[in-house]
Amino acid sequence: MDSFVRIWKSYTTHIFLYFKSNMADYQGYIILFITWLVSTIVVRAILSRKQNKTNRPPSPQALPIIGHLHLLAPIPHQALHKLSTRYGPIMHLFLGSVPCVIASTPEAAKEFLKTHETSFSNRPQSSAVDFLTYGSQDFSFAPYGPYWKFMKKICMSELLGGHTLNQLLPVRRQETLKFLRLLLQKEKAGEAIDVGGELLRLSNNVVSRMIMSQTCSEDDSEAEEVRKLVQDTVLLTGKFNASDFIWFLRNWDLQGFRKRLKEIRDRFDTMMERAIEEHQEERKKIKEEGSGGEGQIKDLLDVLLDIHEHENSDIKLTKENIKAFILDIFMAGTDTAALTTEWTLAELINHPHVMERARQEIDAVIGNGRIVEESDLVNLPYLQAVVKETLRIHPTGPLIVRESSESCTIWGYDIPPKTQLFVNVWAIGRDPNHWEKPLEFRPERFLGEEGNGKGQLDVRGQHFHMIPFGSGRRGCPGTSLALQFVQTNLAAMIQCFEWKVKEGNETVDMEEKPGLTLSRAHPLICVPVPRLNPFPPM
Ligand code: HEM
Repeated sequence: MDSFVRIWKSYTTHIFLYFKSNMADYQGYIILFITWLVSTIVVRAILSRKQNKTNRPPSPQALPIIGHLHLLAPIPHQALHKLSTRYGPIMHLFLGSVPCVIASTPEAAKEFLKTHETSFSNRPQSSAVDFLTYGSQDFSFAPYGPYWKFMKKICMSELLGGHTLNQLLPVRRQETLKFLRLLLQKEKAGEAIDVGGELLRLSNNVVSRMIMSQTCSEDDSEAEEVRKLVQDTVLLTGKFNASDFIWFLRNWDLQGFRKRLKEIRDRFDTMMERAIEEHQEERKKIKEEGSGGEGQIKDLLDVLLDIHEHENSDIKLTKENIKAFILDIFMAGTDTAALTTEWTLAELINHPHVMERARQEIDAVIGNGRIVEESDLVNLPYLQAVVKETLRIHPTGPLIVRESSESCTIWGYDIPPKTQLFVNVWAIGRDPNHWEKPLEFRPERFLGEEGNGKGQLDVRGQHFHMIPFGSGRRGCPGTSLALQFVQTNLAAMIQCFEWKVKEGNETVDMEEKPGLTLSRAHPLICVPVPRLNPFPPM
């Protein structure tokens, strides 16, 4: 078999060389191309027949070249859910030439993410992410190993751990108040607001200030620039790129991705260079004054620059590592939290009795003399249940994506190394074997009032019935920040305003659109009507 593959490879190389030197001979080119394609398909079919002798999970019939790609339209997590009802909780697919395994129930997810966690602690690379992160120099896509562990430690001790989150509470509070003020202004001007757009602005400002102090949010044009960058990046990385899946297109860029990626990375690079320069100037000033910067809270960029400049650091951080890490946090942390808040408000508008109960709880605990704060959240169990119910039905990371680093056997099925894993979080939250009337929005199911054992269910990856933040060592490090952000801002929005949708519409539609994160197909446009003025005259 090996010598057969060697001969075919040399044949392929010769055809390409011939093609290169005879570009003008189109007819010859077409004949040669078809010969090459057919021979290649035959060789791959022979090889895959050999591979099929291993015990792979059930799989639908694949097409040549594209495998099962055509079955994922229009929205991959929905299409995979439908397929799993036919082929079972563990399925095998080929996306183009890439082998994949799909886990669609809590039991299957636990097998991959807990029992076989060590084999599935890597993430697959894509050409877009590789390019944007300066050749995969980031954290979210770094293979599990010493570099990832080092960055995870920094992430938890300097950005997303309890101590830093407490220190940065005033930043989040200021941004929430700024957001509420903006809602009031819009209402006074008689303007409707795009709820998702404004929430994205808010989450972006919070994350920018945590990472780089004021740098990105000081003036509106800079904040706008970061927001646009995050949006463009999420959009482009969520698009299907044929060269990631169709092996003979690997080095071709038929969809013109590279140009757009380069434009985004150049914009990001300019912004980061400017931020680094400003930070370095400030650090120099502090050194010269000899004040040591006492009393100042370091932002993440300062911490990363400390490590970059430290001669004896365990791991040497390059400037590219720093930039790529910051891009990761923007990408993972801003869109997801804003979208979750938007989906929750949409559900509340469609379920007025739930909105009323949440509001009564807030009024009873906080009264109408002040605005709800993060420290009130422990006393708002119904509000917490409302957010959990949203994360169950609308998980903003609908598919957890990992890759196997070694071969393993799960439920008797052979999973080879370099197999992509998709855990369908969206399907798990709607599994009728675990959730009574799964499509109904009923926060009460999390209050222990129904005797269903879901009262104590937490969302941090211990209970596989609901894993909106993933699970295990590669689970989401931003869970605490995300929950604080969503719950506090949602509570303030329903404490201070009634939410009216366009005249004539009592409800809002809940259609999804395709993408890396779970977005609404139609923006949520509302008029906020004040019910409590959060800024009474002094
Ligand atoms: C509601 C909001 C959020 C949701 C639903 C969410 C969900 C997720 C999910 C499903 C994963 C993959 C987990 C896995 O593979 O097991 C993840 C990873 C990650 N999230 Fe979040 N996330 C949210 C907010 C945040 C925030 C606010 C940040 C930071 C500011 C953040 C930073 C990250 C990072 C850095 C990773 C990659 C971790 C790694 O590869 O080790 N996320 N998130």
